[in-house]
Amino acid sequence: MSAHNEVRVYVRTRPTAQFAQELIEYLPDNQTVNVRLRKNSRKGVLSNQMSSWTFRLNGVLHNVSQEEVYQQVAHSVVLGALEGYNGTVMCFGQTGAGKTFTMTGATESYKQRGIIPRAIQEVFHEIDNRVDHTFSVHLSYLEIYNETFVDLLASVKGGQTKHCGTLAVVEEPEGGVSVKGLSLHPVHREEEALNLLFEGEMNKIIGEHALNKNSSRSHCIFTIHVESRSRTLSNATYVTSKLNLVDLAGSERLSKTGSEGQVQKEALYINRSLSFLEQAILALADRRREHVPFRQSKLTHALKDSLGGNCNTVLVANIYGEAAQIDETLSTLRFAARMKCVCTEPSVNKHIDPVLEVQRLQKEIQRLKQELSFHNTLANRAAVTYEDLSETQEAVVKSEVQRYLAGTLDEITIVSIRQIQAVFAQFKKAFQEQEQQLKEQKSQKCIVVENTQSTLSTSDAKEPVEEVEGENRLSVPASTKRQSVSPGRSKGKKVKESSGKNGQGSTGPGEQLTMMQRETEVLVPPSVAESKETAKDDAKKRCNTPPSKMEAFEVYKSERGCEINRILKENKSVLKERLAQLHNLTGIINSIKRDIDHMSSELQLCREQRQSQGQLVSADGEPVLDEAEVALLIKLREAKDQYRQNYEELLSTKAEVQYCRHLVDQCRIRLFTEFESWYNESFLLPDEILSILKDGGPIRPGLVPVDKALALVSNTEGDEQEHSEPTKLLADSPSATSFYNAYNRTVQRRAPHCTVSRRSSTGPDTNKLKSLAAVTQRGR
Ligand SMILES: Nc1ncnc2c1ncn2[C@@H]1O[C@H](COP(=O)(O)OP(=O)(O)OP(=O)(O)O)[C@@H](O)[C@H]1O
Repeated sequence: MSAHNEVRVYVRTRPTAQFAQELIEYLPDNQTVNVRLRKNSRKGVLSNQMSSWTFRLNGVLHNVSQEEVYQQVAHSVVLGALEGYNGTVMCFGQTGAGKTFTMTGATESYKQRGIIPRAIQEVFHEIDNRVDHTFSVHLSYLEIYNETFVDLLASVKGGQTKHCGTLAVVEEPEGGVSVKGLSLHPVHREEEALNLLFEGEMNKIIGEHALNKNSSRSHCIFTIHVESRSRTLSNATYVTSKLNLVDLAGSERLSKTGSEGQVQKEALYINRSLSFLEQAILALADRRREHVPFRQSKLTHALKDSLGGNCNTVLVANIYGEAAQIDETLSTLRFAARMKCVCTEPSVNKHIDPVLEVQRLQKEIQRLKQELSFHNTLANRAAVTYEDLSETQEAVVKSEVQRYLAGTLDEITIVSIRQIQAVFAQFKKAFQEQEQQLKEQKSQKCIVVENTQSTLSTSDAKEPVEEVEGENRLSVPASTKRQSVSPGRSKGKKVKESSGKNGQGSTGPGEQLTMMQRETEVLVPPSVAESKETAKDDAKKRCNTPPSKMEAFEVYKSERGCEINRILKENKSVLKERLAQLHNLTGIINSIKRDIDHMSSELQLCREQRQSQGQLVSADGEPVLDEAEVALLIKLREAKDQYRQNYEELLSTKAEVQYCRHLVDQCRIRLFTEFESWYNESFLLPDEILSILKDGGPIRPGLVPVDKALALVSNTEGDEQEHSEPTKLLADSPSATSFYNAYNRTVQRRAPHCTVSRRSSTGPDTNKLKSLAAVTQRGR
């Protein structure tokens, strides 16, 4: 099928003994029709002048069998539908001209069956022949009667309806149209489909008039919906198509049909909708027209994608070739000629099955990952992984970002895209937390300023402390926050102050904090001898199926990591103590502040009373205060002193809390990192790799990530191979060394368990490569 198609148009004549040969002439090319008409004959004026018209169509079907009509008109469209092209075959013409005969044929005679039953037969015949595809076929049968949609198969059980409610045309996202609420019936055999066709025929509305005893009073669209998938190709694409077989109602001259009542009303609807169809065809045929009035009638709207879409469209113009019908014949041929100018753009309706597409993409990702690993290995970046970060790695990234923001880390080393993403995520989180904190501080400051203005005199006003975020966190206004010193620098002084204040002597929290810091700094990696001993013990634990990380972590905390775990616990308990202290101080400060507020308002009251009673002034011009007022002023000053002292202590405690948090975080990261390495060493790394991590070597057992350790072994083996049997391995192409090395390493990294068994093999290197390839295949 070409990409740009003109609508194919055929003319078919209803057989008659009075065929008007003098008016209608079919040329021998079987494509040209000449029509001659005496001028003014319509007005009853006699004239010898003739008007003539020539119509060139795709074919003339005069005195031809139903089979020939099918072959010429519909055969290629039906085959196209099985390939995924939409197709439309439509019969147009005056009433009684043989449209229904062409489309459905005589339902009682097999030989006289029309296009629809023949199309059904061909569809199932082709399906049986095309064994490399699976097909599913559904049928629908729509009638448009007096501008109303009717489902001719609504009474048949087993239909599927996507939407309930009244039938209506809906525009599909891809540009096509469908009728919402129309039932679709799955069919598996020709017979099933014919049953439905005949059932629909029974439901059609038929009327009688002078020109046709069984005149269709409606437009009918019989649609075969086909879906096809390849059995041989396992790709996710499949094709669908719609084959619309349309039997239009015939145009009628009421004077000729003599219709009355209901039949007359129907004729008016029919003529109106056919005139809209003509308008749509006129617009479609005129390439300069941008707008085509499809929505003017139900018929044009329902046929939108059949007339001007991606469809193979064929029109059969049925004419009744008697002289009395020459006007209708002429107008039918004019319509046909216009229709021939309409172009469609047939294209296959390809779709992608989402489930299969996801599977295909997953395979593609896997393949790309393998390729990436090759390249990384070639570029000496074997340690880079593309898996999701583990919890420990996430924790490390978090700590790095925090240290970077605090200024204690100069750079964050970039390792992989995932790590970059994790770093950005942490920055975002930190930013959002800061923003939230600032907002809260701002709102609190506003409240505090209001309170302060009403209770304290401006000169003595001190920014108060408000409790936020539960009991363990304090928020101080931005101006005072700046005064807090970084934990590292302030710890000595603050520890002293805090121990003195709490009267805890030499074993006070200040000293505890110093001890704790010392212990953290002492956390150096264990000696090589120690590691060797513990590695031996740990090796005993190695078994075929490693325990879950949760279980292993519990064991680790009680054995190998008990020391760091103990320090972590101590740090946590000191942190808890400091938080409690902070909470206590906040309570005290807030209570003093309430007292200050209360005394300030009392003072204000005294002043107002004094002024209302007449102000007493001393010789120096100073106002004279009464006793109660003086006592209040003294108390207020004491309270403010107390406030300041506690506030300073609070700042110092807050700094300690921050420092304790920092230590707890450090211990926790250390514990996780040590555990991760211990786990790898104890359960994942094979014995031969552990033996490479020898005493005195640069690599300490227990802190080597599993992928690095495996790469290390493969390097060693690679060296051996290169020195012992280089020509054997790469006799054909010595320049492929890097490639094979990279390949080996990649396979080893992708399938570490298989690598272990491969290494114990003593077979020749070529066999090793083969077994590696097999491993890769299985991995896929
Ligand atoms: N090619 C033909 N060979 C034999 N009989 C025909 C042919 N064309 C039409 N007829 C007969 O003419 C009569 C009218 O045909 P048909 O009902 O198909 O017309 P129609 O165009 O569908 O009319 P309407 O628009 O009123 O429904 C029928 O009895 C039909 O059998």
